[in-house]
Amino acid sequence: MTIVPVALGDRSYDIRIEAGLLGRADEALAPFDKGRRRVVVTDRNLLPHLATLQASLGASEAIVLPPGEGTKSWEQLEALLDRLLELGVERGDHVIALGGGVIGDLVGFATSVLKRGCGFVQIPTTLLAQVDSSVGGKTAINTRAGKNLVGTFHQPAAVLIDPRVLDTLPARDLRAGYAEVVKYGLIDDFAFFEWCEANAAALLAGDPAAREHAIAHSVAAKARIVAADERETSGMRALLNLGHTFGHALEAEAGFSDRLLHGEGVAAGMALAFGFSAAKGICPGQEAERVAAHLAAAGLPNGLKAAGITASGARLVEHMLHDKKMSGGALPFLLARGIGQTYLDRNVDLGEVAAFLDAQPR
Ligand SMILES: NC(=O)c1ccc[n+]([C@@H]2O[C@H](COP(=O)([O-])OP(=O)(O)OC[C@H]3O[C@@H](n4cnc5c(N)ncnc54)[C@H](O)[C@@H]3O)[C@@H](O)[C@H]2O)c1
Ligand SMILES: O=C(O)C(=O)C[C@@H](O)[C@H](O)[C@H](O)COP(=O)(O)O
Ligand SMILES: [Zn+2]
Repeated sequence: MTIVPVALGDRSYDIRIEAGLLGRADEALAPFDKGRRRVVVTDRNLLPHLATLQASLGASEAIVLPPGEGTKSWEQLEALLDRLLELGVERGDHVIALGGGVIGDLVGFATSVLKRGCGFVQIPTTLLAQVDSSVGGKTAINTRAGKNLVGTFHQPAAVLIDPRVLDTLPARDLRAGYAEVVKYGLIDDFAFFEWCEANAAALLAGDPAAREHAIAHSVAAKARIVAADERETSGMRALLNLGHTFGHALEAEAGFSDRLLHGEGVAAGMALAFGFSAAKGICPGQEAERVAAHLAAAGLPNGLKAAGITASGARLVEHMLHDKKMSGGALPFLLARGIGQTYLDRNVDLGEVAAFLDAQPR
């Protein structure tokens, strides 16, 4: 068993990683929820894992939502809040998010506003959620204007990670989650990027040791960054947005649908961020090519063409103007001086970004 603490003063919590933990959730939750009521929220693809969890918890109510990015919506938020109110959930109760980043982001948001804030626990079931979205307290839904534009910071009371649940995850979702794993190497950890190059194939083939190392290393990296800058005010947490300004624009262009999963958009976005850095002469060209080659080897899109996006640079930049990092009319960008050397550049000319995107193969 591995425990990674997230140090946030009175909002601190532990991330517990252990094969088979889902079936022992009752024992894992008992120390801090002190017998309060538990309501599980999940999606339709997770019914077998819901059964395992419920067997451990004893009789606990469950709310089952439709799967997919479309569930991060006003309609589903309203329906979930109404249901939690009907069930009489109290502030001290724990709503358990059993699922991927979609369920985690929606349940996190709903519990942050339900009765002005009630407890929630993350039990992430995708690689993406186990290495990224279940940690750090960002919650959100998508709106007509774009990705994650309405949300809150609301930390979970605990994160329980059972790597074995990934055995049932479709290969495409596993690969998409891998994009957020390799992101930690690209941000500030060259040695981890080298580990990824050597171990991605084993990880994606389901090797338990590679899987557990990737999860533990990733959440430790995220916990360190979140503890230093919980609300993305110093520029530190913004590093976790590497590839996301491009990626969210591609996701918007794909209509937040399974045409392009979040992790796939991030993979293409990271390749574009490195490609743009290289085009500006900030990053050596071979390093940008090395990043693109690794993403392709992992079965991920590494540019507009591979992501199936044909929109013009101007149109993609239009989407970017909704980015939450916008400040004083300018958009800071995550660029890289090399692999493991990402930084926030506040002087990027959006015309240059549009021209760079127009020059990319379609
Ligand atoms: N809050 C954050 O910090 C943060 C970080 C990264 C991503 N996100 C958000 O996370 C979302 C993407 O999350 P995701 O990639 O987990 O997608 P997801 O939640 O849509 O899950 C992907 C698919 O896998 C299915 N699934 C989940 N676990 C399964 C399992 N164990 N076995 C079989 N099927 C399973 C789901 O039903 C779904 O169809 C995006 O909305 C993104 O914006 C949030
Ligand atoms: O936790 C963070 O901070 C991140 O940026 C992690 C990202 O992987 C995640 O996709 C996040 O939701 C993006 O944040 P946003 O603020 O751009 O919505
Ligand atoms: Zn992300």
